[in-house]
Amino acid sequence: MGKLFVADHPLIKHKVSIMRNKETGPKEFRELLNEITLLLTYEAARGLPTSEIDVDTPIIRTKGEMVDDKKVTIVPILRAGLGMLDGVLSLVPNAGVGFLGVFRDPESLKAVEYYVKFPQLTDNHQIFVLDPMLATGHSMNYALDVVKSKGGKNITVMCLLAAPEGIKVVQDAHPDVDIFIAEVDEKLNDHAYIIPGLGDAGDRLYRTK
Ligand SMILES: O=P(O)(O)OC[C@H]1O[C@H](OP(=O)(O)OP(=O)(O)O)[C@H](O)[C@@H]1O
Ligand SMILES: O=c1cc[nH]c(=O)[nH]1
Ligand SMILES: [Mg+2]
Repeated sequence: MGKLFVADHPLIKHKVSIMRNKETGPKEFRELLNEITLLLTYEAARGLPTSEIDVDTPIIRTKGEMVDDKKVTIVPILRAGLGMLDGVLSLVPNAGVGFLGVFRDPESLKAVEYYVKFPQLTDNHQIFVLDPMLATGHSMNYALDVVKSKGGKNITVMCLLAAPEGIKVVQDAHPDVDIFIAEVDEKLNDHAYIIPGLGDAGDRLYRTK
């Protein structure tokens, strides 16, 4: 089974509490999502491979380690995943980005694809799939199927909030994938919204409601 990491950190709880507040507008919501993504990336990137290099300090030659960020691919699930893209890119700036447009059909709760544009993936790529909300898990499972169909192998999911039901659905379908979450919420409501949650992340980022 892949790793399941829940940040459960006071700084993240503080920021998530402001994001949950329905009075928080898109500017602050975006800024907080970016800040939390930076903190989560610090943990999610812990397993990135490094290669040794020689470094000449002003005093002596020593060994250093470098991440080959060209072997990292970030996959934000549109739209809401875009709110996490800059946070990851600011720490792995030469990563490739694969865009996947998927929305959740409100009746069937199935994922509906509308856009795919990926760079070439190879076996040794490290892939980070981003979506702030993991509710039923259908959108994430769809995204993971797409990433794997393009050859993706070492995959880490990064989410802000998740429902326990959604985590299980993803773990059952993709037991090889690591999952990093800022906070796990209580449950889903009758419309499959995360409770307590923060509403529709895409709408809150882009003021579409
Ligand atoms: O786990 P699930 O039940 O599939 O729900 C989660 C999905 O729902 C939201 O996207 P939405 O369909 O609202 O699209 P948007 O990002 O364009 O708002 C969210 O960003 C996830 O992609
Ligand atoms: O609570 C939820 C569930 C799905 N998508 C969201 O944006 N929020
Ligand atoms: Mg939405």
